Amino acid sequence: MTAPLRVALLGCGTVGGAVLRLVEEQAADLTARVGRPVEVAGVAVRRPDRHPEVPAGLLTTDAHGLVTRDDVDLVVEVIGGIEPARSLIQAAIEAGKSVVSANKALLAEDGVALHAAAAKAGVDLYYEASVAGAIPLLRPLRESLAGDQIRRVVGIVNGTTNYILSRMAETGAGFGEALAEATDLGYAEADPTADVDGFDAAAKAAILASLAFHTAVTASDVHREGISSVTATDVARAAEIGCTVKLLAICERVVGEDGDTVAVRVHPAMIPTTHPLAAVGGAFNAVFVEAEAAGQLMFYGQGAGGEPTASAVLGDLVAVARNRVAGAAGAGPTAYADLPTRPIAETPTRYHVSLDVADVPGVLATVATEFARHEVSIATVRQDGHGDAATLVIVTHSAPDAALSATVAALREMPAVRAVTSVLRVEGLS
Ligand SMILES: NC(=O)C1=CN([C@@H]2O[C@H](COP(=O)(O)OP(=O)(O)OC[C@H]3O[C@@H](n4cnc5c(N)ncnc54)[C@H](O)[C@@H]3O)[C@@H](O)[C@H]2O)C=CC1
Ligand SMILES: N[C@@H](CC=O)C(=O)O
Ligand code: NA
Repeated sequence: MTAPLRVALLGCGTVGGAVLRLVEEQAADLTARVGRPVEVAGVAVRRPDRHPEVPAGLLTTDAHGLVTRDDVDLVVEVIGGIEPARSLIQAAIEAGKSVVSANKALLAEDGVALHAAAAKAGVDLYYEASVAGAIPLLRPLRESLAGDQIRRVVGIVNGTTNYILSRMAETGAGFGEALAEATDLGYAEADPTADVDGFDAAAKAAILASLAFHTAVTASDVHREGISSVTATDVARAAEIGCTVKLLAICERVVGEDGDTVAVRVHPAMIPTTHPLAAVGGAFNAVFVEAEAAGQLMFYGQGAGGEPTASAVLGDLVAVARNRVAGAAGAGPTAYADLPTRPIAETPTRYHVSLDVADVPGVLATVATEFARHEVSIATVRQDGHGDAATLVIVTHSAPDAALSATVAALREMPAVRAVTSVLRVEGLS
């Protein structure tokens, strides 16, 4: 019998538990697909007493000892967070083990250094599960589209916030209630503010932009806004104009006379209910990729949850195991384009602004003048109500984000404006 490839599993939570189960259940198929048996050599956890489902002989609290063991060939990191995940992956790579990770926070911060270490050691570093869960997306970008020029990657990449926004829009559920459900279902990060405040989506956007545009983008290069300030009023206002609210990740390669730049942003936006992303509900994710030769591609599927994420981990595990059997390592991503980041202030977007105003003669003209003063063109204006209860709903044309945010700041100071009740970007309107 051929000697097995032995796997160290780091972390046994939502994803790790599903990985362990699937590796055991699919042992025969994995052996046939890889060409050698794949078996778990050990499972590193913090509290062994909390894992009665794992054979006691596999459990250890010494994760570093496990990844550097001579009888370990491959390491699966599903602990999450920066440390100790980073040190453990570095130690594994230096010890000659190929690594599979689901850790977007770490890859978005330290991907370049980790890839350099993997290339130096001649091992693989794969992380399909880190972006859009089960959806095959990173390897298509890294491999299938390696001969094309990608211009834009846009999508919904956080299951938790999509679940919350879907529940708010469809059932009128409260924010807290929907978040608790997403956490119970295993979608949320250990600290769900990573989801709600857009950190998780920003990390994923950085990984997508890096692979799509062959440049190093870290999470700190991404303009990030979460959904904690999205109110029931925003959701209702969106519905009034035939839109729904989604947290979008938008990665663009911008062609400029002085050279190309990348613009990467994560923020909630109103999109028309006819837009394909509007139909993406619950913890599902969907990502559009626009490439010069390929045109538009859409990737859709389960973006979070133990089993869907474990599917992507196992796909990577088979890939790195096959490479190991072949005595090779796959080519890592390139960052040769070395593109600067365009700040959000210069990025053109559209805004939807809702104002409570005093319904007196001239108020509309005063408000319109403020938009004109900042060179922001108005696409539509609607007035609802009269007297003290008057509301103005304005949708702008595209303008640099700095001009739009300066306009809103000025509106907040105007005596005729009692309150700015809703400000959201709008995407996908013609
Ligand atoms: N849950 C999901 O839907 C998805 C999760 N991911 C990523 O997968 C990774 C794991 O996520 P989950 O399984 O959801 O988290 P989790 O919190 O359910 O599991 C993490 C496990 O790691 C353990 N752990 C923490 N520090 C450790 C240490 N020093 N040594 C050993 N074990 C340690 C924790 O006790 C916990 O059991 C994260 O990077 C997450 O971002 C990626 C895609 C989807
Ligand atoms: N917390 C993440 C899990 C998957 O990446 C999400 O909700 O999308
Ligand atoms: Na994926």
